[in-house]
Amino acid sequence: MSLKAAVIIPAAGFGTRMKLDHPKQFHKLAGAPILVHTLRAFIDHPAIEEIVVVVPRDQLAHTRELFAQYAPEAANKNLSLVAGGARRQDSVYNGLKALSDRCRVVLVHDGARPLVSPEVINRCYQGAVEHGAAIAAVPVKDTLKMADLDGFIDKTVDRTTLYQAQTPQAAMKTLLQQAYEHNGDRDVTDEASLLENASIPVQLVEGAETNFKITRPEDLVVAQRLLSEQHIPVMRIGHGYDAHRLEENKKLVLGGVTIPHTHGLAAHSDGDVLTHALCDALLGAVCAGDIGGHFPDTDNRYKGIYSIKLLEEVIGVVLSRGYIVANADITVVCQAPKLAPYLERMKTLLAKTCQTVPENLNIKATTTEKMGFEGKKIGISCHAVVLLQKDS
Ligand SMILES: Nc1ccn([C@@H]2O[C@H](COP(=O)(O)OP(=O)(O)OP(=O)(O)O)[C@@H](O)[C@H]2O)c(=O)n1
Ligand SMILES: C[C@](O)(CO)[C@H](O)COP(=O)(O)O
Repeated sequence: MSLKAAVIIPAAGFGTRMKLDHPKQFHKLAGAPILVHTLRAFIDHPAIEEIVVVVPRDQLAHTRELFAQYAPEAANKNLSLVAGGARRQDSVYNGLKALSDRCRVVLVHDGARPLVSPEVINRCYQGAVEHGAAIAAVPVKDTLKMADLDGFIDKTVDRTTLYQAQTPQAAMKTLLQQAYEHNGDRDVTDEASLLENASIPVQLVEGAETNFKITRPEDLVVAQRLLSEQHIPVMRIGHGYDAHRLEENKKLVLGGVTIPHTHGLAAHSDGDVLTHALCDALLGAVCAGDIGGHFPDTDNRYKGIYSIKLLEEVIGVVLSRGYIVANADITVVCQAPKLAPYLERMKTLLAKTCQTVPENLNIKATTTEKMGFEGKKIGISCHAVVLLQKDS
């Protein structure tokens, strides 16, 4: 049976046991924040139609930026971000209230468990569809001791019926809502406890040892290794080159920024060689031809066009193929004017257009010591190299 399923990802905790200076779910491991790895596991899952991520209120804008940068494919899923509460159960409740009416099955999965596999997600989803509620769990594997307050063993506990609860914890939405109402304000640490308190049966399904919750500093080491093995990115490189002739009494635009000068660049568009070289490098990296092919100079729609608009379309092609910009290195060859005062503004604008952060872009300017057409101020040229990446 296929029912509409949603996942709530609580990620509004402080991570006090992790002892970092920021919440652990935003800590970067294997090239992306932990929360992004967790999100990707659900974006990629065919049963999940809706995703609600719960983060601290003061991290909402930052999280939106992170998702745009590291998981642009999330835009194609029904994704919303909501503010969390004081306890995990409050955060999950805020997520529950944000779900659409279409959702019938809810999975709740800790933002701090990035190593969840599709098989574990499937088992929880199927368990909830068949039995009303199901959670991932693993049998306790060590001998269990009960100790007195002085740290001496009181007795050995029979572990044959003992399990460690993991997430996802899945339930029919109506049952989880009912369990919340029944529970009132009592403290619980997971959804299964809520359901148990309301006498709603919960099936245990097989979790995985690798589906651990990143909780203490030592967990980061293991998670880093496992995530790196799982996410060997596919990298693609592209190179772009462009050159335009300088003409008197024209506006000079480079990297989308207007630069005061006696001359500007002659072209069908605004003549922004820097943005054109970047566009060509991006198109080259995904084997999608060049800007001449995409925006022919015989087409009047592109007459005098601000080239940042072209870059917006080009980056759309790149993102639609699942790639993001890992980094770009751009060299403008220009005798005059001096470009140094404008490079930061160019970087900020280009990074925003490329849906990445300025730290991933490097723009440098060089003269040619008065040699060649650039040195003689006949024209300006630009080289760009980009590296794109996507998860394998
Ligand atoms: N008020 C809270 C507390 C926790 N969580 C989330 O619930 C998951 C499991 O909680 P835990 O790992 O215990 O996270 P923290 O509360 O952040 O850690 P600690 O207990 O060490 O502070 C995490 O993804 C965490 O961000 C939440 O959404 N809202
Ligand atoms: C939901 C949970 O991850 C199941 O193991 C856990 O209960 C939440 O974490 P906490 O550290 O116990 O609050």
